[in-house]
Amino acid sequence: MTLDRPAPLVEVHADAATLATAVAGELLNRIADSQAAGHVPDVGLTGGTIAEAIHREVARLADASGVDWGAVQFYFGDERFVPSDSPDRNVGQARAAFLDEVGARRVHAVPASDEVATAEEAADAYAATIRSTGSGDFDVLMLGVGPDGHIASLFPGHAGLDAVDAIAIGVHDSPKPPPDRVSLTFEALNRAQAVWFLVSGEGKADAVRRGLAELTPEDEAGALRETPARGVRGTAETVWFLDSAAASLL
Ligand SMILES: O=C(O)[C@H](O)[C@@H](O)[C@H](O)[C@H](O)COP(=O)(O)O
Repeated sequence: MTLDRPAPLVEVHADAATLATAVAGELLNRIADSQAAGHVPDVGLTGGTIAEAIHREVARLADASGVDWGAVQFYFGDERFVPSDSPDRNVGQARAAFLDEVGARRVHAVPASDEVATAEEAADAYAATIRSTGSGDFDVLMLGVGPDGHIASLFPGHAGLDAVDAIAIGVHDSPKPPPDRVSLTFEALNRAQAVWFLVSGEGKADAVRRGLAELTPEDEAGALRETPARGVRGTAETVWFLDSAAASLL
């Protein structure tokens, strides 16, 4: 499903701090350029450690960016199905790191476990939000990558990898706590125009190696079950933003 798309590009930075600054700057430029062309860009955010560092850099660089924070929409590639005030919520972390500070007004959160009864209900409601508020073709979709090659909440060997005809799904027994989550599906993730993988640290080097290994039609199905990051490419662009430690096996 992604072999006919532009091949992934790789951009390596010395360390996590310079990686975060570079991605934050590129994101602000993309948003500003999209707005200058008269669009309201849709941006997909991710949870995770390097994403947090990037978010804080966005806040630091925002004033000089010229971005109109009322004319950009934010979504999440996945979310933890926990109470809305839980520190585990990706939206809460993103709000604290930059969304509230810059005054982002169009933030589309996945319903929390104190708002709907099940992760499946949250997934259905979130899918309806995506359909009603945006194109679903994210201008930029950022994805952290786990040491096992997971992206969003699509984990190796899990049933969610096989979801079809769905924008978002409920995920249970996640190997990364908390266990209950909501995730966009491969179908939804692959509608993005630009997919940016954000990867930092030695512990991710093997996942990066596997994620960037040559995709052949024969192994596409099997390979992405083992390393879900292999299953996502942007329609126009895919970039692996790495620090040197994460790139050390390339
Ligand atoms: O909700 C989540 O947990 C994230 O969306 C998840 O996909 C994360 O991006 C990766 O696990 C990388 O996380 P780290 O950068 O903290 O390793």
